[in-house]
Amino acid sequence: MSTAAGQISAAALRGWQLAELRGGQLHFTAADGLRRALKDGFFYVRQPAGTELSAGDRFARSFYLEGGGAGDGPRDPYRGFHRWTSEQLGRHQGYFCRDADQTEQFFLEKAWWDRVYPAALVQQAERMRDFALAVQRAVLARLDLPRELWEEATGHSLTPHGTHTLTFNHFRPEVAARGLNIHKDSGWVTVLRSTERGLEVDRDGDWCPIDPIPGTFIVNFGCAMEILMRHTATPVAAVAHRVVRQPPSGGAKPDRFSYALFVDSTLDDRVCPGLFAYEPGGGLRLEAGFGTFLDDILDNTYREDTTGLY
Ligand SMILES: O=C(O)CCC(=O)C(=O)O
Ligand SMILES: [Fe+2]
Repeated sequence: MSTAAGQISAAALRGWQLAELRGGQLHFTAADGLRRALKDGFFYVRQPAGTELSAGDRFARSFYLEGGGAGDGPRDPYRGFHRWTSEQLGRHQGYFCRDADQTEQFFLEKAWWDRVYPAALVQQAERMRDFALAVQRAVLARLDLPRELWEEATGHSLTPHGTHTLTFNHFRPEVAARGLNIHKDSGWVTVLRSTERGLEVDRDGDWCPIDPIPGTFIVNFGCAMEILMRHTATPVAAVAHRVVRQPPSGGAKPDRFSYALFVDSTLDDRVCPGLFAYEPGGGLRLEAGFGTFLDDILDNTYREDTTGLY
């Protein structure tokens, strides 16, 4: 566990990697931390100084509850978000209640944040987005990818054209189902906030629990990063992960929640045609159309009998 001084013990890390972002660079606690994180497909990162998570945590605990509108008594601006649908907001946006998983979710891309999220949450979302992009740049700087290719290679994800989504998960313990199906995140990096156990990652066929460490986020690498770097001297694994079923506690403890800032490529095919693989010496080769790729991963994640892998 971490101490008041912010020390995180080797025991808490259990062999996984921990980094801090300082001056735009990632400093890992282990000498070969980056190399190992690229292989693991994720790492813990210290939250930047002054990180304020109360708006996000409050939203995660209440977005699905009644009480956010007329007729429900006093309006709570953090409730009632089950009324936002993808018909109003567009594909993969808004509230989703899954059948085959315990999760109910709220997905929202940055273009909507101002109009939908409470102001304090917009501010937190923007900070998490800026942090995620800074982490992504710091990782790219250490990969076998020429800097002049970054923008095109990463589907303009580092620019305002990128798709930047803040997604919330509420795990309903009364639903007899897996927590969240096996999947890889689709894009570049994910910055994940969770406070409860339940996340597991696939390590050579074994499922390993990844417990939250106070004061840190978990950074996952996604499919886009894995595909881009697979032929280079610095391959990056997209980590396959899942959340195990959360048992009912009879009200003894709050339901598990998590939320994450996902960095994906632009969805505008006039700006970027899709996902590339980088061939050192040869340049970028188009591997897949981005829109269909994202659709497939998401569809397969939330179906009963498939996994969100590719
Ligand atoms: O709840 C968690 O710990 C993980 C959530 C996750 O993997 C996701 O939202 O993509
Ligand atoms: Fe995920």
